[in-house]
Amino acid sequence: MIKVLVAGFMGSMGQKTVNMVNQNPDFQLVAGLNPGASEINKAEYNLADDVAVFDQLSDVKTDAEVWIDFTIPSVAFENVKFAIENGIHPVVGTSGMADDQVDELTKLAADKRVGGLIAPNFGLSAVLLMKFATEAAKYFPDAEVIEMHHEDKLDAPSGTAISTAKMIAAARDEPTAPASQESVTGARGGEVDGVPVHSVRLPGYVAHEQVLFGGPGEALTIRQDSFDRESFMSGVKLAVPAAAKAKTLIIGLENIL
Ligand SMILES: NC(=O)C1=CN([C@@H]2O[C@H](COP(=O)(O)OP(=O)(O)OC[C@H]3O[C@@H](n4cnc5c(N)ncnc54)[C@H](OP(=O)(O)O)[C@@H]3O)[C@@H](O)[C@H]2O)C=CC1
Ligand SMILES: O=C(O)C1=N[C@H](C(=O)O)C[C@H](O)C1
Repeated sequence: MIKVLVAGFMGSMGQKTVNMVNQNPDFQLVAGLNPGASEINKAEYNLADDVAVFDQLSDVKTDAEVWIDFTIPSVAFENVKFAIENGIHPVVGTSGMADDQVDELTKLAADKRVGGLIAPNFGLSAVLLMKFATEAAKYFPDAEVIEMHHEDKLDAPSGTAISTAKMIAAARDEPTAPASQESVTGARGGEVDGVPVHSVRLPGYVAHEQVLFGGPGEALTIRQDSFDRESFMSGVKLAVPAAAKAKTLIIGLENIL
């Protein structure tokens, strides 16, 4: 039985995670962290009476072994640092952490021998999209990423789009330099390692990504769609036992599949 804390348990992903943990006989939900947690009726958030809830990081006292984090970009680093320093193995879905923060956490995890997993995307379709895009980039160096998300998403571009662009950049030869100039700022999107990335935020969308490759007289488009946040839960379920025994910080779900 692996004891689990869910940070951000009152949010969309947090609630999916609470339900996944409750339904899994190998996991036990022992704690939750979210601003306002002490004011809630626990049953409304699918928590048993004995689950400890905390409003802020400095209040957390727990015997949890795994810390699942689906919070907001500005707090994820401090949360994960706290978890590792307290011997709790992190499973991190929260996007928006900077590269130097991930590097610092990787070093801390190795020093403390408290490993875990950070995954830009826990959905199988997105993991496969990144794999296929990396392969295609060897043959089609000219590529652009378009990601589409719900209107409440705080960060842009998405963590998945950043990872996809980095993987494409690492796998490809020199791309063709595009000739176009922007007459409207932002028209060509942002750039991650030289790969243009475009972020769409619209009601009705959940989480979607397309990679467009162009070559002489032909094009290849790879697309994935998460229509429901349930699509991330099989990845989180796999990550919990993997994180619990990890001695280093693993980046990317593909490295435990
Ligand atoms: N890796 C993956 O596969 C996926 C990653 N994500 C990422 O997960 C994150 C959460 O997404 P989502 O659930 O949709 O967002 P939500 O806004 O629905 O949930 C975020 C939750 O975190 C809470 N929160 C804010 N500050 C803190 C804090 N200091 N400590 C603990 N909890 C806090 C929020 O509370 P309040 O509302 O009171 O601020 C809210 O309940 C995002 O970064 C998103 O990009 C999402 C889907 C899949
Ligand atoms: O905010 C979301 O919803 C998602 N965030 C992650 C990201 O930034 O890539 C994963 C997925 O796209 C859903």
